[in-house]
Amino acid sequence: MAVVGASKLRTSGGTRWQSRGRRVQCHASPSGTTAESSSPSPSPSSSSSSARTLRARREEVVLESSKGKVWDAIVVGSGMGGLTTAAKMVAKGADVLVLEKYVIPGGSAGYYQREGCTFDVGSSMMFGFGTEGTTNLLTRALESVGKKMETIPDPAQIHYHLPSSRAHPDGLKVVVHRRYEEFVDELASKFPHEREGIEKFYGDCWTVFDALNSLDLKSLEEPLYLFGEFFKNPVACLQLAYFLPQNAGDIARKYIQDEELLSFIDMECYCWSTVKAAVTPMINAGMVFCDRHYGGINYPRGGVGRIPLVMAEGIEEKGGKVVCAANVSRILTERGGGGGGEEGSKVKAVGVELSDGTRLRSRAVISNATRWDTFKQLVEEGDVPQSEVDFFKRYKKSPSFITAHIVVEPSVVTESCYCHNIVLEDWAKLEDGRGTLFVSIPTILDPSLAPEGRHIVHAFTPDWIDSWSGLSKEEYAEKKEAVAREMIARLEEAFLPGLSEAVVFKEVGTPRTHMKFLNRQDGTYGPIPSKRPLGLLGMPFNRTDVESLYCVGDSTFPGQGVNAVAFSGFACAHRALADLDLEPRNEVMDRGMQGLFAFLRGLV
Ligand SMILES: NC(=O)c1ccc[n+]([C@@H]2O[C@H](COP(=O)([O-])OP(=O)(O)OC[C@H]3O[C@@H](n4cnc5c(N)ncnc54)[C@H](O)[C@@H]3O)[C@@H](O)[C@H]2O)c1
Ligand SMILES: CC(C)=CCC/C(C)=C/C=C/C(C)=C/C=C/C(C)=C/C=C/C=C(C)/C=C/C=C(C)/C=C/C=C(\C)CCC=C(C)C
Repeated sequence: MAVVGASKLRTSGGTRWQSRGRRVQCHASPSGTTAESSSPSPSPSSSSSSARTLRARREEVVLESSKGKVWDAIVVGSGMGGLTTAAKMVAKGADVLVLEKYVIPGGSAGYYQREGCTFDVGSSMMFGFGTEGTTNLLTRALESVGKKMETIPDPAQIHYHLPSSRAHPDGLKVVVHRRYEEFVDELASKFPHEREGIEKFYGDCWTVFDALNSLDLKSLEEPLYLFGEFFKNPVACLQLAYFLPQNAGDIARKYIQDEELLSFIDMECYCWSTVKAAVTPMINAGMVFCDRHYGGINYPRGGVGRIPLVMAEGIEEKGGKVVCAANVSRILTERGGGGGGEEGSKVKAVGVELSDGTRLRSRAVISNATRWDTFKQLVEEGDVPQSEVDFFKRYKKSPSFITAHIVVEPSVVTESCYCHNIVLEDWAKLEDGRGTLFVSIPTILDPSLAPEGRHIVHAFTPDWIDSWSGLSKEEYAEKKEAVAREMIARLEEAFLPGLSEAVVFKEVGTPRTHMKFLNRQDGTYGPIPSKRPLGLLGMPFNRTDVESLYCVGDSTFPGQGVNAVAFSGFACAHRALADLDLEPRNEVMDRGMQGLFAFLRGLV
């Protein structure tokens, strides 16, 4: 894997990455092996030596292609969706090339360094890192390429600091403890008249989770697997089929009457789905509301950004290639891929073109870019299938985020602080731009992220790109400053008194920053339904109507979230491997299944 600011070292222990003049982090993994990886500063201003490393790496790939190499699969983008796909595919012997536009892998799960601190670009809240069951998808994806990471258990998922009401004059404060019973007791102590409703709603979430956690999670659009799972575990499959078209809000309203508690459930959903409970698929709610207690929230030692680094290392050790600073400008297609007759005019993806004009060929192309970037940028307009036009009607872009990475003196973070916090002062503003404030203090879990005597406070709040467009340089800088001041003031009021005095460094990112560095149109966090959806029924799986072109990541089933995109990676790898004849398949059943799914999506 090539990254700017890093050079490859051969050591007796294998290959490791060392950043130029920066510390190399070395972590003992629980397995007793030593996983070493660097934390290079992902600054696009590369030195000539790192630029040389990148050029050499790319030239190696280009040379192979010029000799007629056809990869089994080219993955466009190295977010957690793309990397998980690549990891599962190389583990089955496929020849996979991952091309990443940015200078390090990871996308939203990336990192950057300043002032001796390692900052998570996105959220620091990691699901899917447990040790048991089948839903610990990050653990399992790493395992498939022979990797294991040390993680730090978080005693709670979130500390909510919510609006005051007559019943809760000092504000509704709820801690989502790691132990389920402790959380239910805490919530029921705030709403004693609703204990039964609380237990029933979260009880249904457990039904979903237990069903998911009993399946071998793979592609739902591969019929041999799907029927196999139905045969092995009919009850779990029927339970999932029952909840698949449902939303969390409808289930909550069946059991709960108290409007303040229903607002709390809205916030429970909004803070990871960016929509209220009425529009949040019940399957995803079941996954999130139970994995936090079952596997727990676990922070990877060294930062979230180490996950993609370690996974990319594993992919390469299994024979794949991960090339950074490789911007795919076009997905190459040919007509007639269907093999004559009516099918003969079908469009087929055959490779990609990089922004310097280099063409690379593959049997499958897997796009980890958002659907907006894939079908409005990378695929020629005339090749865009009707099913994608329909997707753009069913789903719209969620807002992006304003983020402030703040380094503070330690006094401000007291013993009673939790890592993850949500702040809201007025229920009516829950979904507004700059309404809900998300706060992570990852140094509570892993002090090694900052120099001794410092904490990192990462505050972020949703906002739209429009409110950051058309500003002069000065206006943009002033607006960033003003918004950061406002966030700090809210945090001081909510749970970090004295914060403004304790700031030693801060860096503010806007939707424009996210658009630029994450390469996501308008910096969007992911797709959200345009109208009330039928649960997950409208969310497309990984195959597209362009033959041999797949999508993976949060524009595919089951949507946003790091273990959601990890699932989409498991599913995408399985479907693509079957199409490449590296997993079992049945052509006739495949066709029937595609028809059924197209019909079901037509209902939404
Ligand atoms: N803590 C968390 O829960 C957490 C943290 C990070 C991410 N996430 C989730 O991950 C989801 C996003 O993951 P994802 O895998 O779908 O996508 P992603 O946006 O994270 O990664 C996509 C990658 O593709 C690259 N890319 C885009 N266009 C490209 C092109 N033309 N050429 C080469 N590379 C290109 C981008 O640079 C990016 O690295 C989000 O919904 C978010 O919920 C969650
Ligand atoms: C096909 C038919 C008709 C029937 C089949 C039935 C069947 C077998 C169905 C199976 C369904 C399956 C397998 C579904 C799988 C679903 C999965 C794996 C869903 C996973 C969802 C995970 C989610 C949504 C995770 C989200 C996590 C997020 C977004 C975390 C980020 C959090 C933040 C950004 C908040 C940060 C907060 C603070 C406070 C700082």
